[in-house]
Amino acid sequence: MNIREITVTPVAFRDPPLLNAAGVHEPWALRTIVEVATDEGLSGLGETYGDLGHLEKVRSAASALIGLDVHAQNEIYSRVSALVGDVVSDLHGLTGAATKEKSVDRVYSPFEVACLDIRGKATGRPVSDLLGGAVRQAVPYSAYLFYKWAGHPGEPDDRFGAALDPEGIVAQARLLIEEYGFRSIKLKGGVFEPMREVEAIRALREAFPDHPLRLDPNAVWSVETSIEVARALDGTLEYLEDPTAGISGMAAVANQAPMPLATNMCVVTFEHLPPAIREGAIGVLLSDHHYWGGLARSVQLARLCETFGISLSMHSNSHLGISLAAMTHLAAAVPNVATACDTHTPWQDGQDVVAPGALRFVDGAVPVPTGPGLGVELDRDALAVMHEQYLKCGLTSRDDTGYMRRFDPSFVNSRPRW
Ligand SMILES: O=C([O-])C(=O)C[C@H](O)[C@@H](O)C(=O)[O-]
Repeated sequence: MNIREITVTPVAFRDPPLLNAAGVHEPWALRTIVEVATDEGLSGLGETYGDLGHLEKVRSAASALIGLDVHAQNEIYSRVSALVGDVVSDLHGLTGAATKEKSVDRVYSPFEVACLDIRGKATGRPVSDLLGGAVRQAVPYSAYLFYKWAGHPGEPDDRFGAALDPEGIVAQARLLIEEYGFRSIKLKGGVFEPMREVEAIRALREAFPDHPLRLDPNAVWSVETSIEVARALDGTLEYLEDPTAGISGMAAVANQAPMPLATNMCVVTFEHLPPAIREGAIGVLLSDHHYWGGLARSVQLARLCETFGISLSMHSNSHLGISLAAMTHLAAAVPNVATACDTHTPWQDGQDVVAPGALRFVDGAVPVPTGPGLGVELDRDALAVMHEQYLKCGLTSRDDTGYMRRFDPSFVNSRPRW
């Protein structure tokens, strides 16, 4: 079954004023939707980042894949690699911090997901079956809390309002837990002075005594500050995520911290595993198929993590339903995803390119779709609206961050901030 046509559509959707170490989300989050059509009339969906540099690479890779068999994943990977190279480089776009990425893995991923969607449709099996079979019927996600401004000046506020202190953070958690049933909580930190964020975690612990808690400052703390925070939160956190930058920095913190450290920033390609394991830098790896080279490679990653005693969970960025479906199939098929995964879905506020109904949250978990492929269908009207938003949102080559947001580049050059 050969690839006849690939359509690559950039989209923009509203992103609320969530704060992170790099600045603030809003007004738009950008994504790229990939549709692969075959000569036998089946088509499949993939989703990836929307920053301009990436979009151009995805477009050029798409044209090089026409005519290939959807089962020929090795050949598809080689073609992408020949085009975009195997470079591991710094990526500043998502958090402002220097996260590494491997270009071929990042570009290959949406094509691999779309081909798996097609192969699932062709065989009448869900993608989780193609990855080894679901070991769970539903995938738990965590309530992803953000410090947040009130709505954009001149626009109506969303139902969450502002969250700039422990009370606001607890109120936000209550709303998310009431609506989605989440049983774990993650707070995006790195925004305020670290002890102020410790206070927010303590307030969450008091309000939700049974929910595992995580804190993620996106590597803006020094080693010393990280150890101080880790000690202050002894007994309170399930894990501390990316407190400081780099494998050696993380190892220095891990050596003193009473809880495991997690990362989606310093171990982001297979080449990073040996030094991280040698130095004992991490206890939890937050995988992400968007930059680990797709779903099958993420299953390989899970095996390696199991071998070396590293737990697995999953990272997310602002994403839509195609990615949520892919993440859910992957987490369903990986036995050692031990804790609830991250998702930005609640912050989409219902905006999506997939038809409603296929994915829902029940008690904080998404039931794994059981139909053929990913189990989601494109809503073409919604896709057209979001593409129009992309064309009008004013993106220029200077805004190559994947978010249309107030972004302070000086943060990038002034790490650690505390
Ligand atoms: O470190 C992380 O969890 C992320 O990179 C997730 C997002 O980019 C998060 O920082 C955000 O949405 O602002």
